[in-house]
Amino acid sequence: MNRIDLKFAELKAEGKNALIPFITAGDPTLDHTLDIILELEKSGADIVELGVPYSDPLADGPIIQESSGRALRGAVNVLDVIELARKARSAGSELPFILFTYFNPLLRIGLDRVFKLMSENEISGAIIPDLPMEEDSEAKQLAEQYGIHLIPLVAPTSKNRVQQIVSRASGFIYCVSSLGVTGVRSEFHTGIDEFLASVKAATELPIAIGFGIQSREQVERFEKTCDAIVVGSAIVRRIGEREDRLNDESTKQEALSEIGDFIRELKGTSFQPQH
Ligand SMILES: O=P(O)(O)OC[C@@H](O)[C@@H](O)c1c[nH]c2ccccc12
Repeated sequence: MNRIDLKFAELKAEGKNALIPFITAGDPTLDHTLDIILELEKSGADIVELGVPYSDPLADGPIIQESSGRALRGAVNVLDVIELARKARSAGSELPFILFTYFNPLLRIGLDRVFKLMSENEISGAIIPDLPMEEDSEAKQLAEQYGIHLIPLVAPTSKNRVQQIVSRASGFIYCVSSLGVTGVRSEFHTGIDEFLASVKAATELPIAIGFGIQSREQVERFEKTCDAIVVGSAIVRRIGEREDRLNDESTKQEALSEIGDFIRELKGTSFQPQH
């Protein structure tokens, strides 16, 4: 059982869904990301996807591409993000972390070395969007060896591959809500509910949905059929909009609190009556 399994078991017992923010590590700097991680946790995030910035984020829309550009000013790499997870743990974070990275940066370091480092620094999962099931046997074997969940993505177009993908998965299944790249949307793939029902029927694992989710209303739309909701671009946009205020000590905390407010809004806890 790693932190992801424990978190889902805990939430299931409470009849709650997981909110999984995605943020780009190093946007605007690694120190800021540490502060943002702690603010996300304080505000109700259940699991956090830490994105390794990449020069060619082919699955990402403009918001995350710009975020990667900001982070790459500081030349942030996979090892920095693994170190960041360790720092967050040392700062008292209990969050399960998922390393979100394209495949090349892992190959450059060496798969065995990077999975070992992830395990040693208590990263519980990895999402590698450009590593299809047909090519993931070495990564899968290493992930299992080091107790890391290699979380697969399934899309409405995955149709007849869903059974194969979920039968070898662990952790949870990441269902993308629509085709194309990441980024806020007002509508989702037609037939998304049937797709989610088909994935749910094919696995005992929790299922998460992501792509385009930006409001409490959209979270509520999926809470009944999914165990977890992933929100990336809507959070990343808010971070980018607050870069100057995050960089100024006199306004940093206020900017962080506003990001926390958005998490509470997504969780539907922002209107808790004042005790
Ligand atoms: O940004 P969105 O539309 O909220 O979607 C989540 C997404 O950011 C995150 O899970 C992610 C970032 N980059 C990706 C590439 C492929 C799949 C998923 C992702």
